[in-house]
Amino acid sequence: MKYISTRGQAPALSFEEVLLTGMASDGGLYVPESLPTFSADEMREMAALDYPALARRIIEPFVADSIPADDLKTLIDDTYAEFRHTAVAPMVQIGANQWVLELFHGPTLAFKDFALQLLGRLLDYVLERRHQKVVIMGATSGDTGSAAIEGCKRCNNIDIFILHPHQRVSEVQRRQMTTVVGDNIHNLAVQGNFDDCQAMVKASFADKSFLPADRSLVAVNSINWARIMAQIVYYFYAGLALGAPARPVAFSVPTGNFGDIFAGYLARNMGLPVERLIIATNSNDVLHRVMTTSTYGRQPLEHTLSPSMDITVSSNFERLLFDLYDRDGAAIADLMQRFDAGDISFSEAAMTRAASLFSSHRVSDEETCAQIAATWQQCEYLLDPHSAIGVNAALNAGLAPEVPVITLATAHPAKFPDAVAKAGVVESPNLPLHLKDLFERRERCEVLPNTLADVQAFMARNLSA
Ligand SMILES: Cc1ncc(COP(=O)(O)O)c(C=O)c1O
Ligand SMILES: N[C@@H](CCOP(=O)(O)O)C(=O)O
Repeated sequence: MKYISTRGQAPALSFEEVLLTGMASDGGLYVPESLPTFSADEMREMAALDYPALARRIIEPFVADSIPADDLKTLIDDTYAEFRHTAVAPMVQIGANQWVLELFHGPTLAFKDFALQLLGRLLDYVLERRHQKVVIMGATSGDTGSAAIEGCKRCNNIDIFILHPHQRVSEVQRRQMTTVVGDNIHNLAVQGNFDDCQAMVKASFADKSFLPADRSLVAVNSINWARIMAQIVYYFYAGLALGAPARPVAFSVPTGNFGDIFAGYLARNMGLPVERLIIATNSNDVLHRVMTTSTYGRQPLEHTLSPSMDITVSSNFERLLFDLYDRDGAAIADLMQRFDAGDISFSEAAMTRAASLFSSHRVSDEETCAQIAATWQQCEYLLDPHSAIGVNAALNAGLAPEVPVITLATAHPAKFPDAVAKAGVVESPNLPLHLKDLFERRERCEVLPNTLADVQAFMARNLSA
């Protein structure tokens, strides 16, 4: 399997090379040259597999040139054995044909664990084999950071630097990052917002001269293809459990960087019958605006009760655009260059194609709180604010009643106790046992000005020998 850039100019890479990079050298993102597909017969057989076995079946074709099947099995089995639910991604019914796919049973209580606990193991495996040390740089609005740190904390060949917006992640999220002990783990609280942090990561990939020549820079954000790959699995897992391939299903996905929902789009292209993918946004609604106005533009970032989705530049949307524009790298390079300068509009053909699968819904903070309260009252099921946005969008999608709608529950409510309290839900969410003493653990974090020079200088100063 070869991986190609969405902007058409960077060299094609193997899985191992793609894993060890971030953005392509032409500024684009890597995608598989072609996708493996599964027939209805194959999917019927896959429906009987447990989560790790299904993950092996789906991931193997993407990595076969770089990782022998036996080693992949060990890496995947070890990853999902760490989850706190034997189903790994259990589903709960919360209404007539309304389902919640719980993606928060990993060690850091968010869907990011599905990819990042595997990514850490994949990196460790490949770096040991290559006798290579790398620098990881990631931006987080709260969840990627702790999952990446957790996933990489055992890796000897890694220095990890995670940038989060100072005072703009929840206290639980911050402590999950800053209390992990390790000289190679660095938390940088940047005096800006998530977009600023993400822009610094992208700028660092474009010019790596701040690092010594022998240290590669690796991404843990969803610009890294391996993140998307691992997330495809749970779409199949949920869809097959609810009757696919015989019965099409729909997914509602709380969306920020468009990585999670893009994995659903790929699952559909690999054969899973997906009736609809619902883009659920908070008031940072750039993607909802794309779907309703055909225009993609920058807008000021708003701080909401769903801070992990406070994102206005949605990295992986470029991967979808690449397909919508018939994989024409030059057209994408031109669009993205114009996006850097201002609003861009998409062709009617591209938007018609997008609208045939995607719809969108924007959910305000008030509606988020009302949804948490309503779901609690109806079935005593406690949603976190991000998942509540997904459920609200699912209920407003206007789908035929016979289509099961699966909302991705992307985080555990205990990560966001303030939002839950605001919703007026009396029950206060408890942290799972392994995090019971989180508030007594010592924190380590560096507050830095919102400038690339300060961040890169800190990183250069703090690299291990
Ligand atoms: C809890 C939670 N829900 C939803 C999202 C949105 O996911 P994505 O960025 O892949 O669209 C994120 C992070 O971005 C998140 O942390
Ligand atoms: N919501 C994320 C933001 C980063 O997105 P990613 O999926 O590209 O890593 C977070 O919680 O950090």
